[in-house]
Amino acid sequence: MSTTSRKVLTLVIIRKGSDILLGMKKRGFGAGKWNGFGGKVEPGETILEGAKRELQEECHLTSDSLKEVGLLEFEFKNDPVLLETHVFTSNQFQGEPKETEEMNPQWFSMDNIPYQQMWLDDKYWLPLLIQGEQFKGYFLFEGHERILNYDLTTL
Ligand SMILES: Cc1cc(-c2ccco2)c2oc(N)nc2c1
Repeated sequence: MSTTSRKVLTLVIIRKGSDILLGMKKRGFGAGKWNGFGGKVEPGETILEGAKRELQEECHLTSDSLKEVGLLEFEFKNDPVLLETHVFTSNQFQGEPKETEEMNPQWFSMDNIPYQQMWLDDKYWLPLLIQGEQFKGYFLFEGHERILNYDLTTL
């Protein structure tokens, strides 16, 4: 019987008209991939507070209108930790995206999203976010470059 523990993560996708803001992860988990901004939720902060904090820390943007639009559960084969990832989005923000030690931010047109340099799950749920849907998904990875199975529903 595998004892699965959960780690709560956040993921923030900022939009501006027909563009979305992604960051190139420069080190650590997911390095070399474009992704939204996010990371671990710290003890004593809400998930929303954690999302806001990571956005500020990783690209110096502030948003007071982050809306949770998705819940993604990620597992890796033979790894007992389930990553419970809360996905937020907003098109209201203050500041200019700035490169940090963690992330190099860049605006992408929605019809030119670099899926080949992103986590393999993104091509399934990011189009739903862009269409304004809410979604819940589960992805079982084997390593970082293979999805063994997944399910994804719109809510
Ligand atoms: C396994 C996994 C983890 C993450 C993640 C979220 C926050 C930090 O890492 C992902 O982000 C995306 N887009 N796919 C992901 C798959």
